[in-house]
Amino acid sequence: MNTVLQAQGLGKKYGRRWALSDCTLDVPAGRVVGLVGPNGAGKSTLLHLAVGMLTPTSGSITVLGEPAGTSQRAKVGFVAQDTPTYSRMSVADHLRLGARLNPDWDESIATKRIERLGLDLKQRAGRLSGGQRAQLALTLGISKRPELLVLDEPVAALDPLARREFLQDLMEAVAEQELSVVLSSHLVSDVERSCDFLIVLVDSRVQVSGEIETLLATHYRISGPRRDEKSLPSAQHVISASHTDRQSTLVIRTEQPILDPAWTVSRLSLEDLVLAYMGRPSAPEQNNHRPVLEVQR
Ligand SMILES: Nc1ncnc2c1ncn2[C@@H]1O[C@H](COP(=O)(O)OP(=O)(O)OP(=O)(O)O)[C@@H](O)[C@H]1O
Repeated sequence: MNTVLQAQGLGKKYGRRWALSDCTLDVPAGRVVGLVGPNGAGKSTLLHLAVGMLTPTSGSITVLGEPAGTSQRAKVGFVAQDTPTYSRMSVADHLRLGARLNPDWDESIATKRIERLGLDLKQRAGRLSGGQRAQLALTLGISKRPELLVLDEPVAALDPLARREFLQDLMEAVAEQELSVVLSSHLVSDVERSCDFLIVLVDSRVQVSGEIETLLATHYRISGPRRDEKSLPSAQHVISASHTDRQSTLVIRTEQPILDPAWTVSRLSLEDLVLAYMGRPSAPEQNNHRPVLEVQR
């Protein structure tokens, strides 16, 4: 697998507190990757390490084959959680700054986007709405023609319509430019709409990572008479389980058909799948630096 981002035993400490610890993951190239996980999982910390805004306390992170934050910075675009713009600078000033700072800046992408969005070049960024600021930040990110675009919850503050437009614009940029994207979000519906690859991060650990289509085709909810999980065939990996006195309901991952007629089998939505993995313990005892599911295979 060609990777755009690779972390190995990566950690970041603030004072005595680890914001991210022993994180190991691979992000494949040419994908739109959705990074999801609960509050405090370490997503923002990971993304800031990836773009070189933070330096690791331990472990390593490489981006486009080089240590994060080195010479590849021009090839990485970043839209941070609070879609940072300079409030006193106009839209045109932002574009000029982008052109000055980025050797591969594409003026025609920038001006076409701003025109299409209907933004006034003379307007100060501080006077734009949250959605317009997010779109300006995305324009800056895209126009530098990055190989990797990193977006940290870029749509969190936007209304549903602005969110949809932002993600549509992102998809268009992905289709037009050869671009890998890593996007963190709490909104699984947005991830489902815009991403083709999913990584679920809990307590710094990758709980699952894979193509969304494949993940949806290999996960099931099964329910039936109460059963000990250990009695399941070895090809059926239990992701989550709940039991009543009489009934068991499990989320399992398997590539094999489920033949046992005692089970009622249904497919999972992406949200159910994410929730099943978010509810798992983060398995700190598996200190072998591989995602949990790769261990189980
Ligand atoms: N500057 C900081 N100083 C101290 N602790 C921090 C700092 N930034 C993050 N942390 C802590 O590190 C942990 C991971 O935070 P991070 O923001 O990376 O999580 P996240 O997965 O992005 O969360 P969210 O989904 O809420 O944005 C949290 O416990 C947070 O409190």
